[in-house]
Amino acid sequence: MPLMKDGSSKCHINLSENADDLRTWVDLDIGTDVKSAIMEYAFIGTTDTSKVTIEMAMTHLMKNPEAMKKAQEEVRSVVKDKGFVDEDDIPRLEYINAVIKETMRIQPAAQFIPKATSERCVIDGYHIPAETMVLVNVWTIGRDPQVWDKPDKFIPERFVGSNIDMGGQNFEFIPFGSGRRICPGIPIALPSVELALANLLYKFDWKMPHGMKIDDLDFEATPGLTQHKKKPLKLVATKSI
Ligand code: HEM
Repeated sequence: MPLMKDGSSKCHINLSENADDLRTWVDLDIGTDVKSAIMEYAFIGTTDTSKVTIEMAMTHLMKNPEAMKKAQEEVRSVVKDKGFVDEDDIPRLEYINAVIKETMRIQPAAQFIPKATSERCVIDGYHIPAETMVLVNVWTIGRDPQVWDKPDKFIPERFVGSNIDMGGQNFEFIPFGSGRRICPGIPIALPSVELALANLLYKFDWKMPHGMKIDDLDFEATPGLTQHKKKPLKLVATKSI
């Protein structure tokens, strides 16, 4: 993302790769436009990703009524008539946790994670010089048929009772990245997404707006840092409790 300072110098911002450099830039005299762009970038990186994940999870659940039913039954039986889902309930929402993992496998909020090589290396016969930007394709990794059974199908059950987590050690599943620059927001992001989704499923039943069919829902995404739905999800909520 090239940003111009006074219409002349260029500043390449790469949130994933260079958070230290970003902090340095904030202290530099780089112009208000650039600073506000940095802050916007940081804000988007932390909120947009969570919003996209919730929207994609709801879309998958609408297209998979059995999974929707299981998730709603789980949260309603755990929370009963308390009126809201809170953080203490999360450890008991195993299926909803699996729904979120499956959503992040099949529709990671960040499709590409930029990295830079620290030294020259050879991968599958390709010579990559040092200090080259490489993009890790998280989307393709999550759909690798050599790793995942029926990779294009939304099957939250594959994560129920599974040890695979998003801590960056299971390289087949890295929606939060991996290594030194792994997302430090995981302890905030995951409970926030789980709480939001669980409350939506606990408090409401969902149907398509008048004149729309489930088949009208798709997963087409806009290009960019975060994979937004091209057509925002519109649903009708009915209060369930
Ligand atoms: C569902 C929500 C989120 C997703 C999917 C997500 C994903 C990611 C990914 C893929 C990276 C790049 C990791 C790498 O380079 O290996 C990243 C970096 C980062 N994330 Fe998140 N993130 C989310 C939420 C958050 C939240 C809530 C915060 C802060 C409260 C946050 C803070 C950051 C920061 C500061 C970095 C840069 C780390 C660095 O370069 O050292 N993220 N995130």
